[in-house]
Amino acid sequence: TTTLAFRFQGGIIVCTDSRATAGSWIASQTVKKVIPVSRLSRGEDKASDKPTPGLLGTMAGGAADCQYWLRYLSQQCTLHEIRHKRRITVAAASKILANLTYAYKGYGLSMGTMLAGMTPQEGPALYYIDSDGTRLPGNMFCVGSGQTFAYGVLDANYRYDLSEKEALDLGRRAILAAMHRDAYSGGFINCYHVKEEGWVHHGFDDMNPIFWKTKLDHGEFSNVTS
Ligand SMILES: CC1=C(C(=O)N[C@H](C)C(=O)N[C@@H](Cc2c[nH]c3ccccc23)C(=O)N[C@@H](CC2CCCCC2)C(=O)[C@H](C)CO)Cc2ccccc21
Repeated sequence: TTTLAFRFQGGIIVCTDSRATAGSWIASQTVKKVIPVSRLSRGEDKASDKPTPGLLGTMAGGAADCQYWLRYLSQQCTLHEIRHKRRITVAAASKILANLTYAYKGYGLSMGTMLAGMTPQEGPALYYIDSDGTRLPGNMFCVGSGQTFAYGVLDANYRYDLSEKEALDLGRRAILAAMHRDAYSGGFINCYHVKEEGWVHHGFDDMNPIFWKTKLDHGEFSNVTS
């Protein structure tokens, strides 16, 4: 798995791959590793340009652990919104999950997640939470078996003042680098943009056409002979 998220002038970009593995077996190439945390997602979240209010969570590590505990978090966020009549902050949502993983520390959970959202109280907020009980606010995280490949691309090209298009292209290019080199990452590039009004899904695109287009248009991956 490769998941990444970074803050920039236009909000937060969240990108992941879509592969699930079982040892060296590829269990799936079409997994959704980004899920809306508040407001349990109802039906298909087709790529659209209308923002959906709420937070996004990313998943890396044990599939069952991630899917179960992020669904639990979503239910807790919905309860919070019912009790307090306002959307939960990213700080509070990430604290619910971090307190949970800390309580289970040593039990063998394996999760590396990020929570991304924009609230009036915080502006664009990004947190990393994992099964050790670590909870970190930050501007950029890459999580999963392909994280080091993604960091290489982001660290070399990131600027806070990227335009929305540049930021989306950078997120996709970082995931592409990881999918190319990490055997445990692959499938489709899943890309979201989180802004004031909520998150916008920017596509679930097959990496192959993007790889060859990048090679032809930008002359990259020149070590690969077609
Ligand atoms: C290991 C395993 C199975 C298994 O656990 N598979 C599920 C899909 C799973 O959790 N896979 C993880 C990798 C993994 C397996 N066991 C683990 C124990 C601890 C930590 C990780 C793992 C995965 O794809 N993880 C994805 C993210 C997932 C994908 C599915 C949606 C939720 C997020 C990744 O992190 C990358 C593919 C790198 O592992 C099933 C199976 C059958 C026969 C023999 C072995 C197995």
